[in-house]
Amino acid sequence: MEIAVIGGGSIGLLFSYYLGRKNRVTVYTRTEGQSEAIRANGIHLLKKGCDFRAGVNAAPLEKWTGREELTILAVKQYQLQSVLNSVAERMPGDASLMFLQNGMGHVKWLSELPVKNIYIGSVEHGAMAIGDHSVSHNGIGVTRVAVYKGEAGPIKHFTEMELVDFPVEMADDFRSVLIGKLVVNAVINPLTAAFQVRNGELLDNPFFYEIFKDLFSEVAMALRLEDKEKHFANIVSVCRKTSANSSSMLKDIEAGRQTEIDGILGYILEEAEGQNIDTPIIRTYFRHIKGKEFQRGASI
Ligand SMILES: NC(=O)C1=CN([C@@H]2O[C@H](COP(=O)(O)OP(=O)(O)OC[C@H]3O[C@@H](n4cnc5c(N)ncnc54)[C@H](OP(=O)(O)O)[C@@H]3O)[C@@H](O)[C@H]2O)C=CC1
Ligand SMILES: CC(C)(CO)C(=O)C(=O)O
Repeated sequence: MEIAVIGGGSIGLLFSYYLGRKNRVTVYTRTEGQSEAIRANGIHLLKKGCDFRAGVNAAPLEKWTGREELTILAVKQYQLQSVLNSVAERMPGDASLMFLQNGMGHVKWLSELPVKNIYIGSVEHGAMAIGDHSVSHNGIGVTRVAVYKGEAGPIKHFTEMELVDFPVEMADDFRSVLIGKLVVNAVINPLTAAFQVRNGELLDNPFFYEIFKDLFSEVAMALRLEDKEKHFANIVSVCRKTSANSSSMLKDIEAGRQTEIDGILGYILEEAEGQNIDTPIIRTYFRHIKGKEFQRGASI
């Protein structure tokens, strides 16, 4: 299968490495320099002390034409609009796009995209890009994919690939895929970024764990979660599996970049306000992260 991956960051390189083992993958990067490095070296995956390599193609985003059978968008949520704007004129009507972003903020834009197939994916791996063409696979998790619009055909292949350490599951309902992941990110990401700890420490430090539970209770109330125990067990399991990982929000804060807080706690705050539910813990951590972005001069 021919697959395009837009964005050569942590998740873009991780997906390109695994998919590149059984497919023809092209990574579309922001710079020609990164494309050259990927073409010359392939993608190196660092896992459990070993260094694995997969050969893939790469080109700057200006070269994307949408001719691949599937295009995976692996940029941050706040980078999506500008990527979509820059490829809008080249977007073939029969394109198949898969969105892997955390949070829910981008979902409202998808219905307006004039393409045949749109898929939503939620990623529970922990990954960190190291330089232009290497990525460290810090936590192995499941990728869940669901149809947002169109046919399931182009992503069926995904679930059938059976790549070691890269499990993919097909889900029926994209909303439950996104909500499941939103709940995970709403608890793990802001707390790890606020306390500046790796994911596992939220469970191992009994004081942080109390806050973890309190924040989850408010998130569950604001989103009116039906199966609270199942969601809670899932957050704990993701936290455990990615215990050595620094969450993407912590990495953003450390690098002085904008975070995805608006599409995560910002979205949940709006949901709560719409129902007149007071959520002081969510509000506090939302402001805490916005304050950190402000302090470090990230664009807000
Ligand atoms: N990292 C993780 O462990 C996890 C991440 N996620 C989610 O996956 C998504 C991607 O995150 P992640 O990979 O960590 O983010 P990164 O910041 O590591 O990667 C984003 C990549 O997109 C590239 N990019 C941005 N704008 C453009 C553009 N206009 N043209 C081409 N490339 C562009 C960036 O390039 P440049 O650096 O040159 O700007 C960067 O390489 C996020 O929504 C995140 O929440 C989900 C689960 C785990
Ligand atoms: C799964 C988890 C929590 C891994 O760190 C993540 O999605 C993130 O960091 O954004």
